[in-house]
Amino acid sequence: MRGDGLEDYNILSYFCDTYEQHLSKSHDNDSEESARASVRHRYKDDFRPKHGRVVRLEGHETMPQFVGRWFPRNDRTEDRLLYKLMMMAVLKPWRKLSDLVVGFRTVDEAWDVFMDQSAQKFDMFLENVQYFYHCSDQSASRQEKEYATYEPAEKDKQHIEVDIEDEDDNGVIVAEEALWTEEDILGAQEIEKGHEERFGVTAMEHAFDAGIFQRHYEFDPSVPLAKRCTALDKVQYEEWVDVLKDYASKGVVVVNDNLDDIGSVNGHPSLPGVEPATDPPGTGEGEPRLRDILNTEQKLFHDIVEDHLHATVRGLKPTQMLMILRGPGGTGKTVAINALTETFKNMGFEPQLAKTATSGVAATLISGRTVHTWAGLSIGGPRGENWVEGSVYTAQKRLANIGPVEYLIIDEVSMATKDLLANLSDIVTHVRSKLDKPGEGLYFGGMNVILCGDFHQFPPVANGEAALYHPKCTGKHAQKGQEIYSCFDKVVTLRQQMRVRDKRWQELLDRLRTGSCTREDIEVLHGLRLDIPDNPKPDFQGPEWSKAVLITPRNSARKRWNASAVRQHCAVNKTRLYSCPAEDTAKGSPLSTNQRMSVAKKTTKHTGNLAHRVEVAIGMKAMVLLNIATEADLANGTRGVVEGIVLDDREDANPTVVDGVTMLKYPPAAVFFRPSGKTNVKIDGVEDGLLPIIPTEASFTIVLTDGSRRTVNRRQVALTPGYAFTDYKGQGQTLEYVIVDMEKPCGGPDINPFSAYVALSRSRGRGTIRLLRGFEEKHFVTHPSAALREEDERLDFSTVHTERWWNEGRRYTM
Ligand SMILES: Nc1ncnc2c1ncn2[C@@H]1O[C@H](COP(=O)(O)OP(=O)(O)OP(=O)(O)O)[C@@H](O)[C@H]1O
Repeated sequence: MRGDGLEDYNILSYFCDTYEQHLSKSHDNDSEESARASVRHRYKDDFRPKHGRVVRLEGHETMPQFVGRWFPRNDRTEDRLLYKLMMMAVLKPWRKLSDLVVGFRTVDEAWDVFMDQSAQKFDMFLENVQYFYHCSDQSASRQEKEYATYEPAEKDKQHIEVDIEDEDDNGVIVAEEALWTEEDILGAQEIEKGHEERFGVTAMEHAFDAGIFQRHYEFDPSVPLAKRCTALDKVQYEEWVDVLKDYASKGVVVVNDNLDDIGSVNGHPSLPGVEPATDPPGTGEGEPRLRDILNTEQKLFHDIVEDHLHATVRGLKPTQMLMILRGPGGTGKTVAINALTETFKNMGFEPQLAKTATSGVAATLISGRTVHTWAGLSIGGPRGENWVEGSVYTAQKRLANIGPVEYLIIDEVSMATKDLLANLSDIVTHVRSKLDKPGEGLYFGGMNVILCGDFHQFPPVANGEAALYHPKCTGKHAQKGQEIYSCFDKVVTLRQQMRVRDKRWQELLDRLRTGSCTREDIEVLHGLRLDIPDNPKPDFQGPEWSKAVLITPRNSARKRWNASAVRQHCAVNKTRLYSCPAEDTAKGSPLSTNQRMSVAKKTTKHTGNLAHRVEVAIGMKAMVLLNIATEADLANGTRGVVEGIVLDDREDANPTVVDGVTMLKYPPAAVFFRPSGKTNVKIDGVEDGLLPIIPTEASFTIVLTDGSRRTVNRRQVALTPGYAFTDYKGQGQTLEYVIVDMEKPCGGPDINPFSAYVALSRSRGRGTIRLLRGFEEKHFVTHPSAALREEDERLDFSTVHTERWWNEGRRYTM
């Protein structure tokens, strides 16, 4: 179909160096105008007569993405023929596949001549095609590497033959539809950038070497299939979704999943291995209060806020409280917030307290919501001139969320930006002024605000300079945010470590915060590496370490780890593994193969955050990835266990099983999930403590090859196996047994001292943490930020000031 002018173009240059465009007559190359513009070529034989190919200008940076399996190796006799044919198919111009060898007796002869003429021109390409094999050979230095033993499956070979036969008389491939097999689509769904794939593959090699996983697991084929739902069940599931929405809008669903569970506002469990608070119990009547188990520093925070609340309740109109609660990871900030929540609840003032966080996971830990959801603020910042008022829907939502609130907590504030603070203040001020609340002229319209967190943990995503403490301000919102932040004059610092029980580990973490680790600290870390043969290895199949989770900077490692962990779980516990595809439709009909291929190439970010495929099994550890109910993201980031799976009623009675995995045709109708924390949700027909996860719906747009657009509606369960997390999702969590991956990624954002600190500070000590592989020592001996160093000094000073103020007997209630 390529026009005669592109006769010399091969597949690679055709797709990279030209693109399709609608051509008007004046676009012909012989017109005067076109002499100045890019060169255009009409298609051959009236193929899409109104369109043609435009040659990109020199120096463009369009890169090809090859869908499907890796090209064959060039260094194995058995692959050589296929390799030569494939390379010529990509690099040599042809119209019929037979052109590749026309005039030659053998493929070898054709290849030799081609290489004589073109080897230099394509040497980079040819080398890059083999780069994957170089890396995988080197990194694992083993013969049995998965890709090194890659044999084109019989299916692949047949597929190539079919393609050749699919040419019509003119040598044009008949129908693009026929080109994509199910396997191609699956391959496209899994495609990753080369460096991401290498990062994930090599991470797993270390896991296999360390005995964490086996390369292959055998599943018991006799495990019965989960039951299919009935049409009536489906109706009931829809009702459950409504019940959950109702809970969500009331602002309570899941209570946090801190392991010791003392953050729970619903109970007071024992505190194994934690030193009791030194202060005498508080004055709570009857039931012990969470406040009573707080340490002195946590109590100071709690009591200042409680005092302010008493003053408010008594109508004393105390001055606005703008406070910071800070402290290294594990000093009990989350627990202090939960104790405060209980106090508000006991006083009947829970609706006046809004608990928010900058991330979904952090919000779950305090049973709160993300600050963006609460304030009706889009992630990318305000849109349109009228953003403070917002649409009718947003205005109503803001009125309902912000209207009753007098105290606002924003947790994980290290990730908040100056812009966010300014915009939030404007929105809150606007809502309060509409309600005629006192506080005119004050930031946040006079609302009391508590910023909570640790600036040594993650700064704002992809923009560290946007952090509240950073002096650099881009734009007037940031300047205002900086001004607002400087008004936070009450500062409580938590220093007593509540998570880490190992003194030596704690010293290391303290030094890591300021990039002042010693040589001995670095040696301690090397001593924890799993890739050093002489280091002692824990028993990863034993009762303790089999619970370990991985923290890694990259999704490619997270996904592979989860896949192996789920397989291990299914093999050991003799349970069935289901691979659940998303259900995609356009205007109510299933997608065509081409449309499916377009969707397959999209990343989850562009498919409404719903994955192409989700693997689930009974007993599997899982994490909820989206809102269970759309109105609030209460459940985003909640960890738990899958306890039940009900298949869609349209599912086959005997679904296909590939490599032991049951390949479903639809997402399951319901997955029953038990959160690790407690849930106060009660749904008729659902066992107490379980939450039904019904496929979530999202829509997104795809652009088809002819340039037209389609809206795709997707249904999928918003779940992922919960055996590995990226480091951002790890922030705020206490993990009992943890394996940390700090290998330098070879593309995209690098590891930094913040991510190293967040990952290492999740564990309680050297006995319960291991490093998957090596790390760059510079992160341990470099201060994360000069601006943060200054901010620490300022906040230390404010802490002393606040303590003195309180100890001198100053009270809001006076
Ligand atoms: N007063 C306390 N008594 C006993 N255990 C506590 C106390 N405060 C906190 N803990 C325990 O210490 C661990 C860390 O607490 P928490 O998660 O609140 O710390 P954090 O400061 O929020 O940490 P991060 O900054 O990593 O989010 C948890 O396991 C928690 O249960």
